Parts: sequence; C-alpha cells; structure tokens
Amino acid sequence: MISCDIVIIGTGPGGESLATRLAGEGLDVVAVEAELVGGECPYWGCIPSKMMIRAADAVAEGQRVRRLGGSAEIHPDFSMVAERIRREATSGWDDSAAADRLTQAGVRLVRGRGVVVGERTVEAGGERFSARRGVVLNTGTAPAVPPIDGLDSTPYWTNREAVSAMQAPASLVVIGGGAIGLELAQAYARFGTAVTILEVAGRILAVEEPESSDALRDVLQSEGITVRESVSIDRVDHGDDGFTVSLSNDEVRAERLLVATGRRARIHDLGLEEFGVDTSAKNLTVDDDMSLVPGLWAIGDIAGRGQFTHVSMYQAGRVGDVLLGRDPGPYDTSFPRVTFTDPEIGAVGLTESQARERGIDARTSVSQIPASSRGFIHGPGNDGFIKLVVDAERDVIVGATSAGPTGGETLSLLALAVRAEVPLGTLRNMIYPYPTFYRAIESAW
Ligand SMILES: Cc1cc2nc3c(=O)[nH]c(=O)nc-3n(C[C@H](O)[C@H](O)[C@H](O)COP(=O)(O)OP(=O)(O)OC[C@H]3O[C@@H](n4cnc5c(N)ncnc54)[C@H](O)[C@@H]3O)c2cc1C
Ligand SMILES: NC(=O)c1ccc[n+]([C@@H]2O[C@H](COP(=O)([O-])OP(=O)(O)OC[C@H]3O[C@@H](n4cnc5c(N)ncnc54)[C@H](O)[C@@H]3O)[C@@H](O)[C@H]2O)c1
Repeated sequence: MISCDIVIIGTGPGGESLATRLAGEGLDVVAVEAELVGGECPYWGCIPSKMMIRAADAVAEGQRVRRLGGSAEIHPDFSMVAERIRREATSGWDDSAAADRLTQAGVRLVRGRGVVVGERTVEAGGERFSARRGVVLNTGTAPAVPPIDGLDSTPYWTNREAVSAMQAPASLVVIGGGAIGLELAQAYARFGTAVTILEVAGRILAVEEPESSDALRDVLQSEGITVRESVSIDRVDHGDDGFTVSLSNDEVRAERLLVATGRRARIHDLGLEEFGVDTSAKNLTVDDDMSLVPGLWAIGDIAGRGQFTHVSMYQAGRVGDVLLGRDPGPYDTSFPRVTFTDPEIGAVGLTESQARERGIDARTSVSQIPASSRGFIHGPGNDGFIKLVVDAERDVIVGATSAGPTGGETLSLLALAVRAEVPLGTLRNMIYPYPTFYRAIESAW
C-alpha cells in the first residue's frame, strides 16, 4: 500500500488542474489516467473541433470578401487543418508534454484504470494507494450511441474519428443536432462535404431558446446543409457505397456517418456502489462542494452540472479550496455556455421556458443583430440576436442568449449580469460603445 494525500482518478481538464494546484501547495498527489493526460477536450473535443471551426470560418469569411471588397477564390483544403490538429493541437495524440508538466509540478502520474477498492483507497497500475484526504473522480464521458438497428456493426464515426480524419468525406450524415453535431456539421460543410443532420427532437439545439434553433437552422440551410428534425431512424446499414440511414418514409445515404447523440458518464466501473454512491442515474449527485460521500468527490462531466471544460475546471477549483481549507463560496449556478457554430450561440442562466417552469414572472425581449448599427455595417455573416429573460418581480436578468458573429464574446457582459444579479436599472443606465456588437443588448430592453 502506497500512501499519499489525494488520489485523482481521471485527468480531464478539472483533474489535471486540481492535481497541479494541490501538488503546488505541497500535497502528495497521485493522478491516475487510463488514456491521455488532459482528457477529451485537448485531444478529441474542444481544441481540435475549434481548430476545425477556425479554419472553416476563415474559408467562409474569405468567401464574403466577394460581397464586401473584391474578388477571392478560395480552394478549401481540409488536409491543412487536419495536419494542424495532428501537429499543433495533439502532437499526434501524444500526451508526453502534458504528462511531463504534471510530473514536473510534483504529481505522481500512474498510467492505467483506477478503481475505488476501499475507503480512500484506489487500485491502479497494479498498486494500491491509500489517500489520507480522499479521492477525486474526474472520469468524464464516452459517446452515448443509441440502440439503432444495424448501427453497432457499422464503422460509424464518433467525435474522435471526426476530429482526427485526414480528409473531408464527400458526404456525411450526422445523427444528433446538439453542440457536437452542429459544430462539426458546419465545419465539414464549409470544406465541401454534403452534410445531412438528423435530429430526433422537434428542433436542433433543443436545450437552448427556440430562436437559437431557428437562427441556426436558417444559416445551416443557406449553406447547403440538410437539416431534418423530428426524425425517427429505423436502421443503419453500411456497404461498399457507404452508409444508408433508413427513416420512416425514406432513406439518407452518405460516405460517412457521425453519431453525436450525447455522452454517457463513466461511473459504472469505478467500484462506487460499494461505498453507498448511487450510480443508477445518468450522472452522480454531488453537493455544492462536489462531495459524494465523505472523502470522495466528483468533478466534470460525471457530476451532472453541465458537460463543459469550464465547468470541470470551476468544480476543480471548488474541491481544491475545500481541500486547502478555503471557503469556495456559493456555487455559481449561472451556467454560461457557447455553441461555436457561425453564428455563435452564447447563453447564460435560464431559457424563457425554464424560467416559467420555475414560476418566475418572466418578461422577454429580443433585438436582432442585423438591425443594429454594427450588424448592418458587418453585412454578410451578421445573423444573430440578443434575447433577455427578465425576472419582472426582481427586475434582474435571469437568462440571456447572445447569438451572432461574436456571440460567445458578447455573452460576457450578460454572464456577469446574471451571475451578479445586476439590477436592470444599472444595465439601462450604462454607456455602450458605438458601434459594438454588444450595443444590441441595450436595444433589447
Ligand atoms: C467534440 C467535442 C467538442 C467539445 N467542445 C467543447 C467546447 O468548445 N467547450 C467546452 O467547454 N466543452 C467542450 N466539450 C466538452 C468537454 O470536452 C468536456 O466537458 C471536458 O473534457 C470535461 O470533461 P471531464 O473533466 O469530465 O473529463 P474528460 O475530458 O472526459 O476526461 C476524463 C479522463 O478520465 C480518464 N478516465 C476515465 N475513467 C478512468 C479510470 N477508471 N481510471 C483512470 N482514468 C480514467 C479518461 O481517459 C479521460 O482522460 C466538447 C466535447 C466534445 C466531445
Ligand atoms: N461548444 C461547446 O461548449 C461544446 C461543443 C461540443 C460538445 N459540448 C458538450 O458535449 C455535450 C455532448 O454533445 P452532444 O452534441 O453529443 O450531445 P447533446 O446532448 O448536446 O445533443 C445530442 C442531440 O442528439 C439528439 N439525439 C439523441 N438521440 C438521437 C437519435 N437516436 N437520433 C437522432 N438524434 C438523437 C438529441 O435530441 C440532441 O439534440 C454537450 O451537451 C456539451 O455539454 C460542448
């Protein structure tokens, strides 16, 4: 039995930053990682997908020159971004640099799968570790693949294949119109792939405001992407001519198929049930300090408070504070998030329907980016809007959406307003620089 202060199972963004911080504070930290140090985000998630999006947006923006300032001939070359992802983002999916950073920070890195085998005790890499302070779980998610007939026996893509492909396929069918499906669908389409999105719900991006779904659907369709909502998929087949997805009345064919239908938390093979942790739900249930039971914490996607890198890192900060004897303060429930399509869909707090479900007397207002001075000046690619959800009783914004060319950045002001419950009167009595995109917030009152 090897003793230490803390064992962290899984080094996603939260686990990695927590391990580094605690080791820096002099704690004896063991981090266990089954795949790559850093988790999904740097190798198969945020970073490579946003690199694809950056390249795809440059292609789209280049084409807009024709409507703004001259002639341009763009020949999209997917191999350039594929190579950039391989070389600059992932070093060929090699985590040596991240592993070295961790060990140089004083963390003991154990390669292998960790399992909780006793109170504050973990088995990993053929050893047993006894952690005086406890164990932090940061095991993340895997793609949730729906039980569609035939799908299992086909060479479908998940996010991993989609961000590590060296060539753009001629055609792609995307099952799932959520964040992953929409971001990658648009990126591939801008490199010339004929894309069809199949969404089972009544609208794409169904977790956000209906206005977000409408704005995005219009843009995607205008770029030649086929968006089909409320579909029911009967089966999937694969042969020499690619994939065939059979729907109720017709079928869709494509060279490649991407499954992007949500994520499944990796919580079932950690031995947690032995210690009174309920693993019957989709995610673990934690308190505001991310504690499951005494001496056991969970952070990141498995903690059920949003599957985002910034959430994972925020939660790591809270556990770090607790372990270092500092008060982490109240949990930030404002929940800012951005879908990095073009237009970017930034959102914070409650949607209108969520606010009403909570019994809030919700007043909403919307302003359109193309109708703002900056949107007008911007011209092509100016789609978007600002939507505010105001608690009429308290006169504060409880939710907001900022869709547009800089929707994610414009969100920052709204995120602060929701987080700090800034009185609407203050936001009204404020000078908004002309002609910024965020002046559209003022017009939305
Ligand atoms: C395509 C894509 C794009 C995304 N884009 C964004 C974005 O733009 N912005 C954003 O905020 N979020 C984005 N996300 C989500 C983001 O990647 C995750 O929320 C983020 O990685 C946080 O996950 P995590 O900390 O829970 O752990 P993960 O990143 O999932 O890492 C968990 C780690 O634990 C390891 N592990 C699992 N089980 C064990 C075990 N038993 N023993 C040892 N190790 C184990 C795994 O190997 C993995 O390395 C995206 C996700 C995808 C798939
Ligand atoms: N920009 C970002 O921050 C970003 C980007 C990508 C992913 N993420 C995170 O990763 C998570 C997972 O992304 P995701 O897109 O896989 O999940 P998601 O839950 O966001 O979307 C999945 C979509 O698939 C649909 N779906 C489910 N089963 C289906 C079926 N059988 N047929 C057709 N459609 C079906 C759902 O209705 C939903 O719209 C996101 O929720 C988000 O938290 C974040």
